[in-house]
Amino acid sequence: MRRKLVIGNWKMNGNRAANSTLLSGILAGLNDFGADCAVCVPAPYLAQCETQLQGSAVAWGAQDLSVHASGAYTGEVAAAMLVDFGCRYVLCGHSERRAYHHESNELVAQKARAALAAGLTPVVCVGETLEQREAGQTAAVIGAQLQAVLDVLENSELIKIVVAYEPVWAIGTGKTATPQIAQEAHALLRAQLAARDAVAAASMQILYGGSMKPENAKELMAQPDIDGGLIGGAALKAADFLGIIQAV
Ligand SMILES: O=C[C@H](O)COP(=O)(O)O
Repeated sequence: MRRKLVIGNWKMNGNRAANSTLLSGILAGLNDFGADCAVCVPAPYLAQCETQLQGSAVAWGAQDLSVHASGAYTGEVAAAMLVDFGCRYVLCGHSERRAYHHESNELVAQKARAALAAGLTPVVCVGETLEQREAGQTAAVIGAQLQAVLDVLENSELIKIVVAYEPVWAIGTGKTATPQIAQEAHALLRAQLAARDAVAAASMQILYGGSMKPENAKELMAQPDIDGGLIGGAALKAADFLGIIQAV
């Protein structure tokens, strides 16, 4: 049976004081709910996570990384630097990176590669826009996004990635995908992973993201191919984040 994973993506939110309160709240309320949990925070706060979360059940990670190992790439953060601060996870190809920073499927694939090479777990994000869904392109869009990453992975690396399905129309909109819609997309993604390696696909985590909150988490996570959540807004309040983990 696959273990559930709940990752909070803080996006560009937080400050030292608020983060400290949030992390303490999560640590105080965390019980053995049967799920793994992590927070992906803005890069300047990775040191704070390392200090506050070290030795706890909460892992931490970043929201993006460079494809380069080091050098003259002003403003970029290398995978090795994330490892230096104890990161386990890094988001690759979040829809906000794809939309606002024009990250292509190929670039996202290179980022996943760079993460794996450094020993990080890339959380590869895929998802269609509302226009694409309405045009009947969901399967083709998320299939191409995932395939670009699969194309650059060695067979043995498949098992080392996490996939997150985040329909763009559900992100930060309060409009959650119905459990059926989400399950349908997750099943497609798992079938695509299985076409590469059925054994690996059966044990890989596919997370759902898009307005997940304590009230809808249980039903979403009860779907056979939904193995957890990538949480935005609801990850900024300890009670909500814990409520989602508890729903597992
Ligand atoms: O990475 C998280 C997703 O973008 C979901 O964000 P949201 O929970 O605020 O809709």
